[in-house]
Amino acid sequence: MKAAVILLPGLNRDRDMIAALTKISGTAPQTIWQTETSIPSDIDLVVIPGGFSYGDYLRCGAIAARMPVMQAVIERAKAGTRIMGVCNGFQILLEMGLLPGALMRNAHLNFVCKEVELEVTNAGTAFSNRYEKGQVIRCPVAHHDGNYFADGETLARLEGEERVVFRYANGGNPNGSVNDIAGIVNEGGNVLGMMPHPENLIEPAHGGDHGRGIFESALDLALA
Ligand SMILES: NC(=O)CC[C@H](N)C(=O)O
Repeated sequence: MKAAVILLPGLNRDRDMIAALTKISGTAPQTIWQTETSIPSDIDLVVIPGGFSYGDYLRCGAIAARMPVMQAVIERAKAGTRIMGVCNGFQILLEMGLLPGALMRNAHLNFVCKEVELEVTNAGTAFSNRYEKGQVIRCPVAHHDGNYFADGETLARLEGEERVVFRYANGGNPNGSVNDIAGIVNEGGNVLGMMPHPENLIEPAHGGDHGRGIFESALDLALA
C-alpha cells in the first residue's frame, strides 16, 4: 500500500503523520500540496492530517474543503481508495460531504489536550481490523471543535450500519459528542474520520503504541 499525505497551510500534525506512516510502513508517504488537481494512481491511502488549516476561519475545515486537491480526493473516495482524516482532517472530510454530521465547539467551550480511552466498536473496517471488537485503546486528543453531532435519522443510520468505529469509553467523552462518537466511516467503509490522534501513540517514546493498529489496518500490512 502506498500512502499520501495532503498538505495545507495551517496544518501542524502533518510531520507527525508523515513520521508515523514512515515508521510503520518503512516508506515515506508522498506529500500532495493543496493546489494539486490529481492524486497519483499508485496511491491507495490518502491521509488528511490534523491542525488548523486556514486558521480555522469560517468553520474548522471549511476553507480547506474547497481547495483544488479535494476534488481529486472526492473522486478517489468514490473509486474506493482509502481516505483517512484525523482531527482537522475529520473536520475537512465533513465539510467536503464525504462523511455525514458536523463537529461543533466542545460542549465545555475549552480546548482539550489529553489522553482518552476509545472503544473499538467496529473491528471489521479497513481501519480497525487489527483490534478486537470492544477492545479499549488509549489515544491522545487535542481540539476545540470535536463535539460530533448528527440528526436523529443520520445517527440511526450510522449506528444501524455499524459505521461508528471508535467511541469515547468509560465515561471519558472529552467534548460532548453525541453517542460518545470519536470516529466514523462512510457507507462504503473506505473513508474514516476520527477526532483523536493515533499518530501520536505509535511507539514507546510516545508512552505506548495503541494507535499503531489503525495504520497497520489502513496500510494492510502483513500481520507480524
Ligand atoms: N489538532 C487538530 O487537528 C485541531 C483541530 C481543530 N482545528 C480544532 O481545534 O478543533
